[in-house]
Amino acid sequence: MGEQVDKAQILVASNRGPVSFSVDDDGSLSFRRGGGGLVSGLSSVAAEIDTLWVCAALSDADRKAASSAPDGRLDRAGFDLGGARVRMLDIPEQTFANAYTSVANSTLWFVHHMLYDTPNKPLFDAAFRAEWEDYRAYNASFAEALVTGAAEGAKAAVQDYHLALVPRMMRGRRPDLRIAHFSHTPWAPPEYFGMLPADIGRELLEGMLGADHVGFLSRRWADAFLKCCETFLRADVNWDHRTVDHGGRIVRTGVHGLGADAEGLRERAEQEDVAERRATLRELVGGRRLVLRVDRTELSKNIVRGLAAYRELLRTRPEWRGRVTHLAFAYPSRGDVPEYRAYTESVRRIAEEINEEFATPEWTPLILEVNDDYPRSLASYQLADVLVVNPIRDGMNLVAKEGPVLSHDGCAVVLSTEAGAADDMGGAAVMVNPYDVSETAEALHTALSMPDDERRARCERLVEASVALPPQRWFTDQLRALG
Ligand SMILES: O=P(O)(O)OC[C@H]1O[C@H](O[C@H]2O[C@H](CO)[C@@H](O)[C@H](O)[C@H]2O)[C@H](O)[C@@H](O)[C@@H]1O
Ligand SMILES: O=c1ccn([C@@H]2O[C@H](COP(=O)(O)OP(=O)(O)O)[C@@H](O)[C@H]2O)c(=O)[nH]1
Repeated sequence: MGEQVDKAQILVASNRGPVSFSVDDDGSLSFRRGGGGLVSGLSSVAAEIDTLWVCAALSDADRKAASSAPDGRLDRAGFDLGGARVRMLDIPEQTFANAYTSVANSTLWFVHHMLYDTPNKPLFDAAFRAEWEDYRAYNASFAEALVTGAAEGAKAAVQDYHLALVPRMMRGRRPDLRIAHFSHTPWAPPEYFGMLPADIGRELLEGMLGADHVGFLSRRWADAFLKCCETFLRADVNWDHRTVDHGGRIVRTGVHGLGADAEGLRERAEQEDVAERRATLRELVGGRRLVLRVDRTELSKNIVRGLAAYRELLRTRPEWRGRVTHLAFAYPSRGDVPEYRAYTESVRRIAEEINEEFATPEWTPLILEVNDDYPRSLASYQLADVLVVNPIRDGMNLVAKEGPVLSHDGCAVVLSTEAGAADDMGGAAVMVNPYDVSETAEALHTALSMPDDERRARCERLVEASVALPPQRWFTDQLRALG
């Protein structure tokens, strides 16, 4: 094959790729889908569009898989990704740890989700500056892979806060490319973004402005980005056209509210492994009302306050005791960040407290599972009466959209005003302030007490909102925005 044939017209770049590998007892490699909403959204796109998906090798097994693939490109047929070729970058371990764990997840994620416990953190010192150098190097590895993998005039869709510097790095080397950057997180308002050292804040913004089009999941997050450009770059923002004039270029911004992949989800949910889990869950719940939550064990998902609300419901509305089961499926996430390990412990602690306070020989009020079981999550969506999604801040939250799509008999959704999903689902969900545990407890009561007709009718509206912009269209809209 000639060089040009191997080059891609459409490229995607994200830290986490569509699959992750593990080494089996016999030394062979097996794979599973990557977790989280970014992968859920992009996998179905990659299955249909001929793309080169550049991602990082996240484990030794990933590195092994990548090194055994010709040119580091994994066979597209191997893992159900129709159109995509996957290039996993083998980034040196320490560089990756500093870029992903320290800068991206312990700093940028905390800024955008406003998670800092400010008397102690953040703290920007010489050690942070060294980590920042590695964040630059990690971004440079992605930029290199993209510019070398892109055909003349190709379109590249760079994803998320991990890769904020990539667009500018690419533009310097390949002005022929059309580049989009898309944020799956909220964007911090200037008052919070301003915590970052001024030069680093500017480098991030200017890095993203290397793109032709900068996309967000909600108008709220796009507004905050534009305000940061005005505040920290003194850039000229045209609020009518929502463009930024900086460094002699005009960059467009856009809002693309990613929806659920209804068809893909329904197809996946018909498989045998989901049916088996559904039967097990039915038995576990034993005819009681089912309150469900499905999250990464993630600080911003606000799991502890959500469980505290369930405890308050059982305390203040004793009529629900024995009549409801709460399933909380929390799949492990970012275990290298100490705050995440501590948070997972506090989730376990409150779960134990709730069961100690209310359990009877016949009834376990709360079943918490901290592990990754995607088919079990799909089965639980089918059965839930009430789905709780109460993040402190969330770019979108696809769980809120997937639940109603798969629900068998209509589920009510208790939804935080601070999730991007609230933009289009707010009218049909029971809305809560994520910090207000009492309000959330009352919302649980409202959702549990909802007459069947109303619950089903609301669920239909939730489904409509959830599928309004399916992943394929979400992605092609962005490509179209590139011209
Ligand atoms: O890759 P991880 O560090 O394990 O984290 C998983 C993903 O978390 C974030 O997901 C976001 O994307 C979703 C889809 O747009 C959105 O619904 C959700 O609100 C976001 O939190 C992160 O932005 C991704 O980069 C991670 O892969
Ligand atoms: O064990 C599980 C349970 C759920 N999910 C999926 O992870 C995604 C979570 O996306 P969301 O946007 O809600 O939040 P994120 O974790 O990306 O912040 C959803 O598509 C879930 O179906 C998963 O990968 N593994």
